Amino acid sequence: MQSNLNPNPQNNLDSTANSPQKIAILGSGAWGSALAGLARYNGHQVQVWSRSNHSSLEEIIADADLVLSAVSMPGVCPIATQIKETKLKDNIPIVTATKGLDTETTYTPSKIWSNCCSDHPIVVLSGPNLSKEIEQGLPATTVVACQDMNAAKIVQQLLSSKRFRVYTSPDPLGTELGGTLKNVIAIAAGVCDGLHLGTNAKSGLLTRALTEIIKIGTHLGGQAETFFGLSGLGDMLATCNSPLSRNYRVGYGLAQGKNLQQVLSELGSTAEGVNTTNVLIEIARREQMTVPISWQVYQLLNNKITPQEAVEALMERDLKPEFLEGII
Ligand SMILES: NC(=O)c1ccc[n+]([C@@H]2O[C@H](COP(=O)([O-])OP(=O)(O)OC[C@H]3O[C@@H](n4cnc5c(N)ncnc54)[C@H](O)[C@@H]3O)[C@@H](O)[C@H]2O)c1
Ligand SMILES: O=P(O)(O)OC[C@H](O)CO
Repeated sequence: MQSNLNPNPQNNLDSTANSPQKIAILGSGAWGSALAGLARYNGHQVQVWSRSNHSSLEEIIADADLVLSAVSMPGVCPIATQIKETKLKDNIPIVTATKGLDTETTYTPSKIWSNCCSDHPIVVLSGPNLSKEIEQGLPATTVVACQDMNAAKIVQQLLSSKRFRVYTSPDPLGTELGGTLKNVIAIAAGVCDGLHLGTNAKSGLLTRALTEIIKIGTHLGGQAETFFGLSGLGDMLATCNSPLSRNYRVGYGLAQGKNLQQVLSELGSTAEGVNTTNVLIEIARREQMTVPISWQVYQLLNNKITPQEAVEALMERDLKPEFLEGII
């Protein structure tokens, strides 16, 4: 499954490091548009597809050297299924940049893409990447992860620039789960700040949340060290500390006494953490895992408790050692 692109060109980070390629970006929302900007900055020929534009998906991907999907979770399964029936160039990498879980199957986006396009390497792109900062040209880092390291290196070379430093990883599942699960925690962090609980509380919340993410993420097959990297801790710090994060704003709004519908309609954009929380609790029930912070977020989103009651519930849990054997 070798791609024709060279994974090891000279390590030159100006925008001519790689010969221009044709890149098809699926999704013209905040993230698709920011990624299109990064690809154009590197001189690539970029075509963006969205369900509302006039070109067909087939036309846009037909001669692409790379397909990069940045649609929100509800779009992944229908689009991957459509692409399954479409002719792509042989062996080109498909990059998935969605951070969510499928409601029907509980699958991650990369699993859906792998099931539909098994002849292509599936590369996960995830990291601390608030799109508004990237649109402003501020420096950012990310991870591209694939079991086929050749494919990860190709994507690294295509997208790296002076403003976007791309690392490779051999752990696509861990990379993807870090970016997905932190959205649940970002809602909790927004609640914490919205209630003005202070820096001690926020530090405690994020540290315990990392343990919770590692517990679930490794149980589902991710590698522990991945969750300490950019796509895990790195993305959690970005998302849990920035009002640019939509998930953080959901929690902040709930803490101000707004209801979920009101918060989401004011947001007018995707907050994957809401759906991810519901799917995560389904997974936790199935796997018989305790996920205390995510459980409180679930109760809050489903209108079972108030933000204050969620805090009390977490503070009054049974006392125990910080680290239980076998978790980290
Ligand atoms: N915005 C960011 O800062 C950012 C950064 C990294 C990752 N992400 C992730 O990228 C994904 C997209 O986020 P966004 O910020 O671009 O959201 P957005 O709401 O701005 O855009 C969502 C895009 O998905 C498309 N879409 C949704 N459902 C679809 C369907 N059924 N069929 C076809 N297309 C569909 C929409 O048309 C739109 O183009 C999310 O999973 C998000 O977590 C976002
Ligand atoms: O706006 P959010 O909360 O979807 O966060 C965006 C990115 O995931 C940050 O890396």
